[in-house]
Amino acid sequence: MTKNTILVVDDDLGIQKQLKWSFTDYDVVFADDRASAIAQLRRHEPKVVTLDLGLPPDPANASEGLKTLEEIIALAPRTKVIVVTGNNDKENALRAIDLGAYDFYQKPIDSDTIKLLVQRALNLASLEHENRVLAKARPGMGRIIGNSESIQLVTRRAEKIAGTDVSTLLLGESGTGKEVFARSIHEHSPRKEKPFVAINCASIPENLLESELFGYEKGAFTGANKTTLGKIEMAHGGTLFLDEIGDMPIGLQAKMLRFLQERVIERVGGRNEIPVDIRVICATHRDLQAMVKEDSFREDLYYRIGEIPIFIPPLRDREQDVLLLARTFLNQYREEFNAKAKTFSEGAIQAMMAHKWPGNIRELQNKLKSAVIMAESAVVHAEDLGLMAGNSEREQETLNLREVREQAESRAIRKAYQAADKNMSKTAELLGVTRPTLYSLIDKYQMEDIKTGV
Ligand SMILES: Nc1ncnc2c1ncn2[C@@H]1O[C@H](COP(=O)(O)OP(=O)(O)OP(=O)(O)O)[C@@H](O)[C@H]1O
Repeated sequence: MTKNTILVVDDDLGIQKQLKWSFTDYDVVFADDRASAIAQLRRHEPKVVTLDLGLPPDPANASEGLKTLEEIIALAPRTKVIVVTGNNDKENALRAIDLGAYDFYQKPIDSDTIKLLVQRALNLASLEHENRVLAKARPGMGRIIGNSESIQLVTRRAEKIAGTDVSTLLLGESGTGKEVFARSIHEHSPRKEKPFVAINCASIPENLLESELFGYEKGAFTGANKTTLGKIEMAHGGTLFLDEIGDMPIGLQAKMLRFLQERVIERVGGRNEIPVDIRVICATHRDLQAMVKEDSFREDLYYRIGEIPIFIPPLRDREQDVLLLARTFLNQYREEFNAKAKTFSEGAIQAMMAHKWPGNIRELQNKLKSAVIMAESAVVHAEDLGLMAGNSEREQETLNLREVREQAESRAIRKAYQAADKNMSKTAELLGVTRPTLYSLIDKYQMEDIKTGV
């Protein structure tokens, strides 16, 4: 495997040496002023740069460093730049974040901590890169952000059925992205130039749902002043997305089934059979099989709509997707609200990874939106997100070596646990420790989710 290249911009030879020894896992290239930094950037295109803000000709002042940062961001905006500032120079650190730096680090340099920061930045850079490559390869599915194995499997499944007309049933908890998937399937299908019409069966009163779906003729009922098309007809040629199909009243289920079998509709109060050509995608967070058993959902309709079911995984089962999505939403809301928030503290990242996200992506969006609007500085902390930073989680500024090590340990455990598919023996093996040691570490760091096997 080729090593990642990182660029260290620092005019202190001692520090260059120290970092060279710290970053043995990477190809390290150096620069000692603005011009050489830019030359190295062009030549090596590093994903991560560490940049000392105190550069010649005026090393006591951060201005040359900030200028260098601006040039790097203008030339290669995706580069993750970690700025290194003088002790207690928080003001310039925040200015740098404001200009687009990924993170900051205050001197004196501690090898373990900076290694962690670089590792995290590289990890994020490759997650983002992978996601861009995947999105490019699947134009219609591009709106689905996520690299995790579980979401990729589902995306491939969706992609395969997109070109066909089979009825698809999207299953998954609320906020997992069922509607996003439905739209992506439509956009990836031969029907993409035709309408995509969505209707939520749970949000329309029972007595109105029929005319919403099938339309009505003038005079069909009091108030029916003119003939009106229903959603089914509006979707002609395209795709109809029936969200919360489990909430469709049983009487209407019969009429829906008839339409799906015969592909003709009759408007309410109408006598003519009108042929309609649509593809139907349904979604629900309910357990339709259980509803079939207790007779609240028709079995024949269940089989008709669910020729191919797709289960969208909850966010907590999507590995590091939460970080990728969080970054995307942070950037999006920052622009939308012209806000200050630019990056996450270490504590915020740990807290997001540990949180179970019962409301899934929608919950993540809500938490981020309020954090971005409320944030007073460029760095979003766990508390801004309404999440508690746990005992093993600390905020950015801590340089305490013991805490840094503990944090690295807990992160490695989480990574190994995911890589080992939640198998404890394999996790222990990957980490090079015995099972009892692993259990005691899990206890020490209070990793409840791993303890209970969630
Ligand atoms: N993979 C994704 N990438 C980016 N944004 C996403 C993704 N999946 C979902 N979202 C966003 O998350 C929010 C919830 O998605 P969506 O409405 O599709 O979920 P849902 O499962 O249909 O929810 P519900 O069952 O509550 O209707 C939306 O704002 C959507 O834009």
